[in-house]
Formats: sequence, C-alpha cells, structure tokens
Amino acid sequence: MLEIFSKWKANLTSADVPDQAEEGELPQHIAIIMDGNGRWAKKKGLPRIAGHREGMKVVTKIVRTASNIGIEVLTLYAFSTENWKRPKKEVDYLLGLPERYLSAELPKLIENNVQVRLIGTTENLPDHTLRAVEKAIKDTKHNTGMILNFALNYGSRFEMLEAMKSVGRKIESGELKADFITEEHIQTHLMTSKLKDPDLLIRTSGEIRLSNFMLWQLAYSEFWFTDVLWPDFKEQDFMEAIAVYQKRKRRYGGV
Ligand SMILES: CCc1cc(N2CCCCCC2)n2ncc(-c3ccc(F)cc3)c2n1
Repeated sequence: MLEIFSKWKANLTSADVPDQAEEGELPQHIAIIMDGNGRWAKKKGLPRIAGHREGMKVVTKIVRTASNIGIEVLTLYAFSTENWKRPKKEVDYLLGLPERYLSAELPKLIENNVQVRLIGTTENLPDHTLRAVEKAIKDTKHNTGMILNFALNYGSRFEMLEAMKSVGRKIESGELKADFITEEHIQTHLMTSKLKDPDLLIRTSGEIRLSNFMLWQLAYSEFWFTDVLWPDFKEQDFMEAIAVYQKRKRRYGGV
C-alpha cells in the first residue's frame, strides 16, 4: 500500500508533501472530527445547512483517498448525542444526509470493497436514516477493504456507561468478579469492540477538544489539529496529517 502512497506523492511537487511522507508506517485507523461546517457557511453568508452539504462532498473525497492509500479503518464523527440540541430544521437536514450520501456513493463503496459500519445508538433516529444505513451495512458486510465507520448518534460517555452496566450485570450474576475485571472486559463491551483503537485523530476548525468522542479508544492515539474548516479540508491536508503521523512514529520508533 505504501507504493500507492508513494505514487500519489510522486504526482505532487516536492513542495506539496513533506519528504518524510513515505517513511514510517501508515496509521491503520484514522478517526476524524469533521468540525467547522456551520462556521464555513456563516463566513460565506450562507445557511448552516450549506456547510453540512459542502462537508458531505469532502467526506466523499477523503473516503476515496483513505481507501486508495490503504487505510484500514476510517471513523467519521457524523452526529453526536449533543447534536440533538440544535434547531429542529438543522437536525432534520443532518439526519437526511446519510441517505443522500449513500444513494450517491454506495455503488462506488461496493466497487471499492469498502465495508460500512456504524457506532452509536439507533434510539430516536428516524426510520429513513436507519433504513439507509442498515442497507449499506448489509450490502457491504462481506467487503474486505477499508472499514468506513460512521459515528452516528454517538456519545463516548454513554458508550462507556453502557459498557460498565454490562460488566456490572455480569458481576451481579456471578459470571465475573470485580477484582478480575481487566481493560479487555470493558473494551469488549464498547461499540468499537471489533475495531483497533485509532492511531490518528484529526480534528478540523481549530477546536482543541475531544467533544465526547471515543474517549476510551483515543487513550494512546496521535492527535492532529488544523484550523482548516471541514468544508475546506483537502486531500492535501489529509496527507499532511498522515505524513506528520509517520514522522512522529519514525522518531519514536528510534527510541
Ligand atoms: C447524520 C449526520 C451526518 C452528517 C454529515 N455531514 C454533516 C456534518 C459533518 C460533515 C460531513 C457531512 N454526514 N456526512 C456523511 C454522513 C453519513 C452518515 C452515516 C452514513 F451511514 C453515511 C453517511 C453524514 N451524516
């Protein structure tokens, strides 16, 4: 896969990508907090939903790039449990985006052997959203390429609380003893139980916080923050984040 990355890099001028771009291992799992869509719209004097619409086009580009260079898992924070507090009109628009994205992209995802997955709670999600996502999960479940994991109606504290309740029930039933609980017991009860933890977290728009996203899973991840607003995020920005990750890994690899 690295040669794909090298070929991609070869097409750019040396000024485009730091020359350490092809050394060091690729991150296997990249998670992205796709922030700045409302601000992008406001800057252009457009309604917030115009930022979300533009942001979805960037999802298409970054998914394709990640799949092409061999990223194993790409997790995208699409809708948090906190997003329900937004105006109803905006929430309704947001919850229409999965079907809008999938109706355009699912055939290409299937063609590229991408497997669609979801983390989050299906509670309160409208049927039309659920139907679209469940179809994509079903239609791609046998694909063996990149895992495209959407965090939809997801909140990390809710996820961890549910995991702890499950472990607590096993203690109550006598299946588990509290003193023998390991990190693995918790991990296997999280929504991400079948995924490796993210190697790299990218957050756009200049915010430096996790916003209740994968708090357990990001314990040892590299973080890369950029002021670029998600709708302005380019393939180049994505590759720069990966190149910086590789440089960090190469340095730590030498320790
Ligand atoms: C449910 C809110 C939402 C918002 C959203 N935005 C708006 C906010 C962030 C920027 C990207 C565009 N996207 N983009 C793709 C999806 C999507 C989700 C699940 C799925 F299976 C397929 C696609 C999406 N979902």
